[in-house]
Amino acid sequence: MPLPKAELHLHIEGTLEPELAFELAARNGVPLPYATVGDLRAAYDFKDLQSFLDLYYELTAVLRTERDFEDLADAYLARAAAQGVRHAEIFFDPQAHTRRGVALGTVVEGLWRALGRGEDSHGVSTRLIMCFLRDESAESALETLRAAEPYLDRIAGVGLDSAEAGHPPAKFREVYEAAAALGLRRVAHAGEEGPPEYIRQALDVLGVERVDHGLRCLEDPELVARLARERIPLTLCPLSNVRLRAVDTLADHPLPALLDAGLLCTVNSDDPAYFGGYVGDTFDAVRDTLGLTEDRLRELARNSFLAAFLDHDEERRARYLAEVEAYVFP
Ligand SMILES: Nc1ncnc2[nH]cnc12
Ligand SMILES: [Zn+2]
Repeated sequence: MPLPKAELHLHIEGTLEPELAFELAARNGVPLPYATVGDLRAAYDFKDLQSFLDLYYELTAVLRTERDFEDLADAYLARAAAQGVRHAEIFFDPQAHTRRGVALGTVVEGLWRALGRGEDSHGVSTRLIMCFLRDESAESALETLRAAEPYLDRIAGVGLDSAEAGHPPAKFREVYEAAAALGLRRVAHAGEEGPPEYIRQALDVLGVERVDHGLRCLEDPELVARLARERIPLTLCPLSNVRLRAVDTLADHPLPALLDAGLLCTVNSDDPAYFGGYVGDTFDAVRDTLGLTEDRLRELARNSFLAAFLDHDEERRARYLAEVEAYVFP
């Protein structure tokens, strides 16, 4: 039995496995510029965040109907459950779909059909987080938030993702204020490729409760001390950092240093179909390569539930935390 954990940094579009991409392309009559699954996999050789995003957005073309989004989420839940995920807070990118003519309602309803039965079918509780694309305009983000109002009973929070450099969090002050006024939780990618200043802006201008990635905080000792003092969770994604070349190798990943600095670190898969592993694989990789002890692994699992947006159901959080404490490593 795998260690129970929550996954807090997972882009549902990033769970599109090549096999499912081909299946959906055939079902929807969407041409793909790859002859075989093998050819597509061969394209998964990224030099940075942008080179990955180009392929990630290209492949969204196969997602067209509610059923496509349902199948995508269902496949993720099955894989996540098998790796010990008990709770998942799932990002989606509305603008990646609306800008190519797929309605927001199609995306949300489709995902919800799978997530709504996630507990019954897979034993995984879920929350949905809608991300704004930071390389689109602030106006487009605001329009997206307005368009989402009919679906807010299904959306727990907002996030910020896509190409980071040159798109500081402060660009999205207004939409985050509007999201807060609607009672939405707030997170943002910051410090993946962008500087520590972007992490500060995410905290101080956007009011985020968790920082997605946050890796580059290490360049700013004062910021590290603040993150530790304020118990601000970081949703780290070590396999992603290797594949997008934020670190040279997994052995160079600063996860141990961040834990030693007293930060509330969590470990997540980001875009598992592209980066070589789901969250259980990620735990295994950091254990094997970074030499994390059982105590450290248990701490990461505990942190994942502490950092989860489960305030509406503290009983559930307590149950999950008890599972972590009772877990016996094989
Ligand atoms: N790692 C990542 N960083 C920014 N935007 C993303 N969208 C999907 N994965 C992402
Ligand atoms: Zn991400």
